[in-house]
Amino acid sequence: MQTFEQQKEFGLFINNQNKVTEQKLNVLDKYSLEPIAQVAHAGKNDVEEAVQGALEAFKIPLSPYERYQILQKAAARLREEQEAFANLLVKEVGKPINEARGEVSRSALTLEIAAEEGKRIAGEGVPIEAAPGSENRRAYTVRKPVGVIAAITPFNVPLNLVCHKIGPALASGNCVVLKPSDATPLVALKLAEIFKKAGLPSGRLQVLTGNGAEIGNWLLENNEVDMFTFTGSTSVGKYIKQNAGLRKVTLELGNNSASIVHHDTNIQAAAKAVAQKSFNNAGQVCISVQRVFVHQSIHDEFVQHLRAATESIQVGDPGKETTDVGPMISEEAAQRVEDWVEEAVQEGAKVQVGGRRKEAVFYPTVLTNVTEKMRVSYDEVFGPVVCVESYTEEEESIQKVNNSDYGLQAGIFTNDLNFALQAAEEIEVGGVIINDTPGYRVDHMPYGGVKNSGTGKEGPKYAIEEMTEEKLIVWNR
Ligand SMILES: NC(=O)C1=CN([C@@H]2O[C@H](COP(=O)(O)OP(=O)(O)OC[C@H]3O[C@@H](n4cnc5c(N)ncnc54)[C@H](O)[C@@H]3O)[C@@H](O)[C@H]2O)C=CC1
Ligand SMILES: O=C(O)[C@H](O)CS(=O)(=O)O
Repeated sequence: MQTFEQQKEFGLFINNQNKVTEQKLNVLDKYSLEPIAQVAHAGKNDVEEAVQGALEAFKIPLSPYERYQILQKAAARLREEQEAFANLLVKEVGKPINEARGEVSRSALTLEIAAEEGKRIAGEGVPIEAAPGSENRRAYTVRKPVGVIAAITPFNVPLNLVCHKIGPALASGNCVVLKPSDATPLVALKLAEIFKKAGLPSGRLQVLTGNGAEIGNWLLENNEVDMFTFTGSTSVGKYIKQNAGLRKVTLELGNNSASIVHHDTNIQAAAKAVAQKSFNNAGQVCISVQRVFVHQSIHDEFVQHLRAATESIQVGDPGKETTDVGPMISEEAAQRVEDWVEEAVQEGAKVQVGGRRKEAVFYPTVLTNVTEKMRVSYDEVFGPVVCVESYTEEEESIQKVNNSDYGLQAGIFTNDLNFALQAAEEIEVGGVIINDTPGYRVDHMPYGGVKNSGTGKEGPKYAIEEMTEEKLIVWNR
């Protein structure tokens, strides 16, 4: 029996079986750019078979405690196989090995949190008897799973962001048809095998690999799909929302995360934190620090510390323990970032460090003299680039942060409690991080944005609320 790592060809995961297809998709090692495996390319019939299998599975009861046990077993197996999963992330994403181990560890925690939250799903008592004429009635609500959930996920955190959808969906009694990114399908298929070994009944989790737009449309056309949960670009998210009809949709979309650095903070510590969260995962994180607004009195000192922190970053082979930043997801993605940086320089921006590319590697880049009219500032770079601008007044810094079509998370470094709480109140985002960067996230917190950053919240407790319907029951005694 071949191990997963020895396999070179993978089928669709439908009804706990592997189904090969004639058409196949190459999966590349993102550093060597060599093919490492082939996955199936789902057709319309495969999508229909997967949805039908999920629908049939949904009709077979699976108790909350059984769901809890399966999720806990899956989390435990994930921890046992941490190194194998981490090595797969190194190859599929180009994620440095230490960062990859961190993603596997967080993924197991996400499943464990979902398992626990699955035991706490409840409605509430409704004091309907308080209404005149309803003295003899009693009422309460219950939360019911929506049914078949289509989950579509991005390439950058392809294990934990899948767990953030599968975990709460299964915990709340739903069935999931997962479409992972066509750039990083293997880790999702490996996770599906973990769930099968953990005893997840056939059809509760289906994994379809192949072309996102094709599979997405076939899922949107299928009326047996009850909900869409999407993490990815704003453009695709808008398309899904526009075509989902009256079905539930949660969208975790793009961002151009901002950080305010005030004159009363520890400048070197802030610069180190900004460097870490501007360049981890090669900046391919939607809460990656992209815009930094520094008080004009400390601008030059901050830039000096940020340069030093950036220059100490080890760039190269993601398989090496010493590497901090590896390649981007593709040479095309790195080329795009290079073009945007060159455009900014032509418009007056100054490269303090970085600004160069080697194949799919784009070197961590700090830009100054940036304005909000430059694409590297107003659009989502989704790459290892951070833009520094200065401000004079506190209100001005808040206005600069809010001058964005996005609104996922923002950060502010200051010891001034009034300014911190004013910023927390006035910045238009889903989450404000005081004395750290917007890149802060732990897996049980509510996570989701406003404006073009999406709708709905993730974090197992909050995702479960999105993935269930509250039903009122009134009893006329
Ligand atoms: N808010 C959040 O939590 C996160 C947001 N993102 C966002 O994701 C983007 C980067 O990830 P990508 O994978 O490049 O995003 P993407 O939007 O290109 O693809 C995301 C997923 O959608 C699929 N897809 C593509 N076209 C589709 C269509 N027409 N219908 C249905 N599905 C389709 C893809 O195959 C993939 O599985 C960035 O914009 C980033 O901000 C990434 C991670 C987390
Ligand atoms: O937003 C993302 O890209 C990820 O959700 C950030 S994290 O979950 O990897 O912290």
